[in-house]
Amino acid sequence: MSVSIGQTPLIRVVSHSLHINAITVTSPHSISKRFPFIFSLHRSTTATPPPNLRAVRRRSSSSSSASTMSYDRQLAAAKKAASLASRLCQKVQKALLQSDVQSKSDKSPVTVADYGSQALVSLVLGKELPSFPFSLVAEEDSEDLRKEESRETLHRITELVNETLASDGTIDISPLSEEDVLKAIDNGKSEGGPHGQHWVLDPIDGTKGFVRGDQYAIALGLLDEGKVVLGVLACPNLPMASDEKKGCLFYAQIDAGTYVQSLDGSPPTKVHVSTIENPEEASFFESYEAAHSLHELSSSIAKKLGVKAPPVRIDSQAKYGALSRGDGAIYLRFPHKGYREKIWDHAAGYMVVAEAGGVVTDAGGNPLDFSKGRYLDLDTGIIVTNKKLMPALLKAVQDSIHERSSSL
Ligand SMILES: Nc1ncnc2c1ncn2[C@@H]1O[C@H](COP(=O)(O)O)[C@@H](OP(=O)(O)O)[C@H]1O
Ligand SMILES: [Mg+2]
Ligand SMILES: [Mg+2]
Ligand SMILES: [Mg+2]
Repeated sequence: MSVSIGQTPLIRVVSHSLHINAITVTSPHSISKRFPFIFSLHRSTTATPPPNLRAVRRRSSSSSSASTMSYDRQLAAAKKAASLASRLCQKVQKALLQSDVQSKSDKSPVTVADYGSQALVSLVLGKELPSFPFSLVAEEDSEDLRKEESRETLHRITELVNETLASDGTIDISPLSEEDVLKAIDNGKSEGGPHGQHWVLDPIDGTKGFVRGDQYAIALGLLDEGKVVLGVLACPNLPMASDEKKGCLFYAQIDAGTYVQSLDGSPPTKVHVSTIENPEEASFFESYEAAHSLHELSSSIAKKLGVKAPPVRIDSQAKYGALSRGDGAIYLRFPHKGYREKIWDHAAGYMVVAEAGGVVTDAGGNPLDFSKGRYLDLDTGIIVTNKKLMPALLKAVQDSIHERSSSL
């Protein structure tokens, strides 16, 4: 079966589940209610974009007196970098060849687009912010790419990066060599930490979704003295709610709200998380990949809360973006035992949701601490919702975890 809007088939039924541009749910029930971001106007208000040079509060963990500081210049550079990277990724996803997929030592798929995106973001930030100290904590490194068997891949990545820069035309970098690209990728080796400013980059979050042709995100955050102060999420396959056009750019700066605009540059719209207070009306997001999050635990939490809708499974931090504009009310993430979450999988998404009025904590109700280096130190999992629903959600999470551990 397929359902179309215009020429674009949006839904196809795949083995008893609905598959909507990467979103799989378990039963064909009230599609328009469950996917407001595709089928109807979302709950956001149009607003003027934040003025340039607006002073925002900067919270410093090392000083009790808060100073005022704007991150407008970093935000503009981050938006430009993420938009360009998403152009590169879209090109690769369209023509994704099996040879573009490599296996890193941890066996996760990594594509030419992951490397190309990281190189581009690193180069664009450096070029746009020459007077700022540069430190980047990013997922990929060049070790595998420097091997003899990766010669062709490196050539392809260098070509893609050069083509993307040339297509933009505003960044004055003469054609880059393969070594320039390797160096740009390795600029992401910073350890982050509680002092100074550090960019935090996931060049493609949701690589598995990307390879499947589904959702993914380019996620870029900025830490200042251990706190996230801005976040940009480019989600090339997520439809803009109002007109079903695909390609969203979410961005947020501390104390300045969250905005979304289309990746091709529509005026920004201010967004807010869902105001639902009754869990029966809430829907929840979780990873598409069962290996990334315990689906049975989410389902027991949802049952306890009285959530009626089945889970919306979607790859990447597009979940945080969708939540920030009220597409769903809850995001549950419970990695299998022993998995350590990385800061680049959450920094940008956290900021986008927090500035849209949402709350992000670990399963113990503690705020996420991005100051500890490349990893997050967590109690069990990550939960996200609005302020009204959080107390009931936290109780359901803790009860379910307790029941699960006593039954193991
Ligand atoms: N076993 C595991 N448990 C939890 N998360 C995992 C995991 N293996 C990989 N991941 C992380 O899950 C991210 C994708 O999240 P999601 O499931 O929300 O799409 C991956 O990001 P990358 O795709 O950037 O590697 C990866 O960092
Ligand atoms: Mg990865
Ligand atoms: Mg990731
Ligand atoms: Mg990644």
